[in-house]
Amino acid sequence: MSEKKQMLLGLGFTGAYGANAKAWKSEGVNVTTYPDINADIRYAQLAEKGKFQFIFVGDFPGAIPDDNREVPSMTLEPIITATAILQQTKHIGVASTVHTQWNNPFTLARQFKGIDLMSGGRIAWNAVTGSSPKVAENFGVKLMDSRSRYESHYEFVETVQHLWATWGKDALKADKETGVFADYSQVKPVHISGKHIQANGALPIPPSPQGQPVIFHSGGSPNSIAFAGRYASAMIGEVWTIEQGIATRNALRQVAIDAGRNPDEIKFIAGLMPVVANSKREAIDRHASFMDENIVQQRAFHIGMILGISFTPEDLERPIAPELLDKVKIDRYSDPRAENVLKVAREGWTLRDIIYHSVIDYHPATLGDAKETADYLTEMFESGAADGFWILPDAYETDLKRFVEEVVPILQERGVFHEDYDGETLRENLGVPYQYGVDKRLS
Ligand SMILES: Cc1cc2nc3c(=O)[nH]c(=O)nc-3n(C[C@H](O)[C@H](O)[C@H](O)COP(=O)(O)O)c2cc1C
Repeated sequence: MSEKKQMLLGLGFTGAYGANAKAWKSEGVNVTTYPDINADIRYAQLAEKGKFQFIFVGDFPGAIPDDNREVPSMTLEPIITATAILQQTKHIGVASTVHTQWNNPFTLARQFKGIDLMSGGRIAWNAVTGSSPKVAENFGVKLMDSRSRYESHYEFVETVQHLWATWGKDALKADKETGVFADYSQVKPVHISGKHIQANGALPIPPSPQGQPVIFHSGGSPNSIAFAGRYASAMIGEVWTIEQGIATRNALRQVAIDAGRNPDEIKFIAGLMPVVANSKREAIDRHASFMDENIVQQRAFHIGMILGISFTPEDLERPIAPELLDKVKIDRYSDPRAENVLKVAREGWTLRDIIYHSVIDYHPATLGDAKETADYLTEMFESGAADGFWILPDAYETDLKRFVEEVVPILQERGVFHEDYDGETLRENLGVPYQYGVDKRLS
């Protein structure tokens, strides 16, 4: 194990064929794999080959795209996906999203604890409230206001953690000689009577090798940071600059300190959409093949808004005049992507190519050879802007392979990413402590 601090890597499972909604049309992708769990297993095994610590399975259940050229996002179902993957892998962990607003703590606690045992301690629960009114409708409920959402979220998560520890650490005896199967005096039912959550009962499942599942959270709002810094071991986020990453990570760490935790117990995971090719031009052209003309138009308009420039259709095919760029003012109220838009524009690309750089997207993108992506990750990590990254390849079949085969070895060579898994459990591989039950420091 290296003494040097090393980054974590996770694979974002946010689409059936890749992070890009157009991945299904891409060359090298077998279009018949929707919705085939064996394809997910294959991608997970590839990420494991690349020594990724985890897979993040996002979820907006039931959301249907507006555009009939797009595949519904997300996997079959996060718990089913995790179970199938963990049965067919040995080291990688899976962080699956389940919302607290319309699910039941007992069912969730039971499912995740069961998977944790089954996998030898490799599951995490990505605990989010659920913030989409459309998703709420699928469950026949109305979205709560933000304050109630988080109030009930805290109660839900604490109830789950209590349930995870109702079966005492040494309760299981299974002793044929004494005839004692279990010491039921060590099984302590929970009695929770919260404002939103009530629970009376016990979950008779012993600890897994990591004690209990890891808690993740995905988000970036002040509410998200306040929750994750207190309860989570990792926060899946989105940041566009080193400064934004440092500020988010520090805020998260400060919440952890205020709660009496060691700040190293919470890992900030930033997103990246890497496009690895033999050259920058090739990467730009590849990424462009995933972008319809209507997206190009929308993004041209968006870039115009950010820079305060109004573009004509002809402007798409020429660079933005340097005198116009010199007049652009960026301040703390600007879109966080503004700095990168300006940086790429100053390199002299046409407006179309600026758009193909994905300067306006869900996450930053790196386009070029493997070193370009490795440099970005190394710089972000070494500046303290993230503890790790969740990687969003356009198409899993092709782009993930290049990342694993070309970027990972560079990071390992530099000593900023591990050569192999250090531990057996997800907690060990994330570098967060064993936990069983609620964290005593938080009560
Ligand atoms: C990077 C990132 C990933 C997210 N993933 C999910 C997800 O998979 N499912 C979901 O329902 N919400 C997801 N969210 C939404 C957040 O959990 C959160 O609800 C949202 O950012 C709104 O903030 P609020 O809850 O404070 O209103 C994600 C947010 C971010 C920034």
